[in-house]
Amino acid sequence: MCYQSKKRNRRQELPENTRKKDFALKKTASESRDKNNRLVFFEGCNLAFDLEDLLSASAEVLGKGIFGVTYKAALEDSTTVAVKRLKEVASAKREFEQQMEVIGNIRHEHVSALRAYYNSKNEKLVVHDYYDLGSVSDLLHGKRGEGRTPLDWETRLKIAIGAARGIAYIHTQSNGKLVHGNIKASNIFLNSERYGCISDIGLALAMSPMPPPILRAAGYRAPEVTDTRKATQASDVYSFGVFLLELLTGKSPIHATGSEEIVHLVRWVHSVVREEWTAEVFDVELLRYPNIEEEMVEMLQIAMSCVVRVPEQRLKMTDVAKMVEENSTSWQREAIIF
Ligand SMILES: Nc1ncnc2c1ncn2[C@@H]1O[C@H](COP(=O)(O)OP(=O)(O)OP(=O)(O)O)[C@@H](O)[C@H]1O
Repeated sequence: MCYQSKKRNRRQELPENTRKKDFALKKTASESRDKNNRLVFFEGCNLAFDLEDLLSASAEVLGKGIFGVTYKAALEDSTTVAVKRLKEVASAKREFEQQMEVIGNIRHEHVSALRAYYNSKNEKLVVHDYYDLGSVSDLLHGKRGEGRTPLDWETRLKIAIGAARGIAYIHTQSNGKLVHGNIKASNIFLNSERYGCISDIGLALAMSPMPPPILRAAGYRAPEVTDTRKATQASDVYSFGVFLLELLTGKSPIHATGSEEIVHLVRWVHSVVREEWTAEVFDVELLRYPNIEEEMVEMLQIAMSCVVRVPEQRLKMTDVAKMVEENSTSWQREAIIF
């Protein structure tokens, strides 16, 4: 861990149009006064800015989540990062910092690296790399209709493989006790090889409980989890199963039908496939690709084994990751043959 990486030539002049300052991340008076609070960077991260730079960067809101607001911050040295400003952290200062240390030291190709964090009484920030393709949620649900680039089967498989590997890896950390706690499509990105990459590890466990489940998150949450801080590895498996169903069906975990009825994806899939495995469940965008039905049905079965009601009956994430990979070899074989 290093407290501050050395600065590059960050004071260079920028063209007028890139210097727009929304100051969305502007510091509070107490942050200015408190000289002891510094951004904590993690080993191997070559970012070169300090808190002052970050808080005065040109920032744009990417979205508001359960635990705070995430900004895209463009620094003067042209580095772009994603900064999440956390609200209502429940853990004590030391506990929060210990959690950040565990997460910040994880380096895995399918886990988005936590680059830095900031922790003062009034302000808690976490800094990640910025993914300019957006999240898997954006890729799946954004810009439907005309002009949309469909998310092909190979990309969906690579997303599923990467996400499964990332979660399985997380579950081996902290003596096999680390839990993600908030697996969902908006927390999964594409790494440089276009495989899935998991972000926002462990935040749910550090935050205040969210008693009335917010619809967006509720669709991923295992039925036994009533308090976000009590998520387990088994509940992560459930959430991953919901995410797989989302990749297969193209539907959000909770969505409204034409008649405005709210539909829970797991229940919907159960009701459609109750009689027999039917092509009706799959995303229409996938129906154009030849010879993938068997793989899709197999993937659907893996997903259904992840979302069983009883946590003890769910698969372990390492087994899920193996199954997803074994079921995804056809395009890899084809890529080698042709
Ligand atoms: N590193 C990043 N790069 C690009 N976009 C990001 C990054 N981190 C988050 N986002 C996007 O910013 C938006 C807000 O993210 P945020 O994590 O705050 O909320 P969420 O994912 O919707 O919900 P939750 O609070 O449960 O994680 C989402 O659309 C998310 O995909």
